[in-house]
Amino acid sequence: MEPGPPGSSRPTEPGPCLSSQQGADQAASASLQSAAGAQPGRHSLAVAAVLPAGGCGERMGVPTPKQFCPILERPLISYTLQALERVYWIKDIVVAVTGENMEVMKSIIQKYQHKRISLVEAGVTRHRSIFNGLKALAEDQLNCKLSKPEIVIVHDAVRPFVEEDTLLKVVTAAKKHGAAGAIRPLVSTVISPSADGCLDHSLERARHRASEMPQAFLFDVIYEAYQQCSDYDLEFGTECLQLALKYCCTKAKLVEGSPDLWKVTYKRDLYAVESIIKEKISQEICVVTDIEEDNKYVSHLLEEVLKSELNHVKVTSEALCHAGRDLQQIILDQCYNFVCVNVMTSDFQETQKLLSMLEESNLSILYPVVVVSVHFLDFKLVPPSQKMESLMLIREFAKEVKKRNIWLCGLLISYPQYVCTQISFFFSMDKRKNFLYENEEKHPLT
Ligand SMILES: Nc1ccn([C@@H]2O[C@H](COP(=O)(O)OP(=O)(O)OP(=O)(O)O)[C@@H](O)[C@H]2O)c(=O)n1
Ligand SMILES: O=P(O)(O)OC[C@@H](O)[C@@H](O)[C@@H](O)CO
Repeated sequence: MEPGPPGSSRPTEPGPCLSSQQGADQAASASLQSAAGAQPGRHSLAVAAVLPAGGCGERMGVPTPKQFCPILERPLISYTLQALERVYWIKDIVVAVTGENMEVMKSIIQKYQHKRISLVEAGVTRHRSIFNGLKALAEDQLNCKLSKPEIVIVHDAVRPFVEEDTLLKVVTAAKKHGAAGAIRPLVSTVISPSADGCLDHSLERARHRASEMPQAFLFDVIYEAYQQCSDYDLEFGTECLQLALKYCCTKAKLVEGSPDLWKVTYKRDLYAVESIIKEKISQEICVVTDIEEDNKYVSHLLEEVLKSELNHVKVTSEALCHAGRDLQQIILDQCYNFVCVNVMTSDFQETQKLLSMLEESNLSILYPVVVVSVHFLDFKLVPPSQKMESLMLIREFAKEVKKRNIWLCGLLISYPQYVCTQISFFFSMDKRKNFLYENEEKHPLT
């Protein structure tokens, strides 16, 4: 299976472009073409992005600059790059990082297979970092493989949840107005303190908005603004839209953004990002069985139980013996959670077959993949302790696949005929936890 490059175009969800998504991409392309005023057959807008990523994250209060802080063992900036890479009509992505972080950034690009990325040296302020990115695009530098775009997107590297439709809106608005930026309603009221530290006045919250990212500009407008920019503004400014207004008399069009556009600034924001990502990759479970298609009773039963227990989670089931297009497509569709039900075999061959498919797909490069290997045992035939020992092999096996971001655990369901069910659940990752609990009901699987 062709590994899905991390940046394949698919807004909001990770992974390669799907046939249904291609339709949306074509719609986006049509929108860009109309925004460009392009005649049929002519190319659409040339769009590039500049990502300032040269800060030290002082407010985060940790030694690692926040753009490199891990979320599910992957640096925050990689999620932002993935979000932009999914948008196929962004031709180049220029990232401004400090010299000391250049090698770290290069290793992230290599490990997560990011494409279309160019690196420039960051400046001592955010505006200077953005300016350095613009210079790289302006063909000011020798041997630079970048070309000057018509439209440039500016997006903070610490805003991972940017979606294609928001990018399309700001780019389309920038083509028409010269500049555009995402905004969000204010959560707190803005007040102005007096010199003695008391309230001077408060602003009417409903009449004001928070300026967020992404922003987009006609390249010539924002590049001219930065070239004219005073040292004071370069040093202390925080608003690119203001530079376009002040130095190029260009009034930016304001575009309502989605709630997830917020900037990661404080430590609590990292926990919020992790929760959102976990929620995104937990939307689907695939039950894979080692039995023939015609008696998939077990998997359908498990599928129904999971559907009833887990609201809003899509549950599918496939027979591993037919490890053809259907299962391949489920993997390509970015399912990250698999329950491998071993009814006919008591060893790991079938689970290993699934794991091989997952490793070939490169699915786990971007997000952890969870595989639960389920095994059944009639303990009248084989005492659980003997079976448990053989299953403990899974621990070594799991340590191996964990290196490739696949989290494997095992579930042994041992049962006599029609009496009771013991479910021994063991973790096979780096620590073994073995607990048994009795369930007096007749196990539905017997
Ligand atoms: N000299 C700088 C400062 C900031 N940034 C980038 O601008 C974005 C938004 O800035 P901010 O949230 O202020 O980041 P930091 O400056 O790192 O945060 P702090 O102010 O808490 O130090 C971040 O992606 C940051 O890496 C940059 O490229 N160059
Ligand atoms: O870097 P700071 O945290 O000071 O501010 C950055 C933000 O101001 C900026 O990302 C948006 O407000 C849009 O300009």
